[in-house]
Amino acid sequence: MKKPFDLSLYLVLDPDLCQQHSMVETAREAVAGGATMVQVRHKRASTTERIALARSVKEALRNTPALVVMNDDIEAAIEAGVDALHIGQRDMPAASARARIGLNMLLGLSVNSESAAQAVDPALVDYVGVGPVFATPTKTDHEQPIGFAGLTRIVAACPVPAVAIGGLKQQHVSDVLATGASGIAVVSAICGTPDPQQASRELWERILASRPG
Ligand SMILES: Cc1ncc(COP(=O)(O)OP(=O)(O)O)c(N)n1
Ligand SMILES: Cc1nc(C(=O)O)sc1CCOP(=O)(O)O
Ligand SMILES: [Mg+2]
Repeated sequence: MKKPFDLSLYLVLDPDLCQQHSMVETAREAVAGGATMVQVRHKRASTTERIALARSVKEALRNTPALVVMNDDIEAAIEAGVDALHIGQRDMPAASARARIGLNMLLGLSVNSESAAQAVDPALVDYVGVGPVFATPTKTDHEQPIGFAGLTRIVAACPVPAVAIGGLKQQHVSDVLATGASGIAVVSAICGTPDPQQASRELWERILASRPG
């Protein structure tokens, strides 16, 4: 069975930023502060290394509701038994990914335009990552930034829930949620900060304060 998922505060791990606090420690602290999803994203690692890392993150988050996502690497996702796989438009077709991961793993897809959003098949894809909202040094090969106006249009065109990503910090939380996005995905707003739990908690508090009711 696919797990229910909550995109509210989606942490994407970065090995370069997580040097003082390791990726596993950052994941643990961020979830203690409110993070709901944690993506293992390590571009330079081998599949074997990604499997080991994902297993360690899973173990660290075992008694929490947070879900573990593997970026790009379908073999590692399957072998580590993570909750979700995240792919980009150029990684592989969503239909191929779904055929490999089966029906019990969630599938996330990156989207940067209204046409890509309209092309999302909700029978294959569970959520989209929409961005970059702003230019960011964390991903040097990112697409053209979309801003909040672009985010609003793309989210409206998506048939599945969306999480915004790219250059997002605490002060952007209310604007992000006002676009209709279900959550905010961050790397450097948590990874590499002196206190990842505190950084996560401050984001989480802004999410709660931005929600109606
Ligand atoms: C939540 C989320 N959204 C977007 C991305 C970017 O994925 P992709 O376009 O495949 O780029 P890389 O991350 O693989 O460099 C993401 N990873 N997570
Ligand atoms: C992993 C990733 N994907 C992006 C996209 O636009 O698809 S932007 C990005 C990096 C986001 O890092 P930060 O929160 O430090 O800006
Ligand atoms: Mg990718």
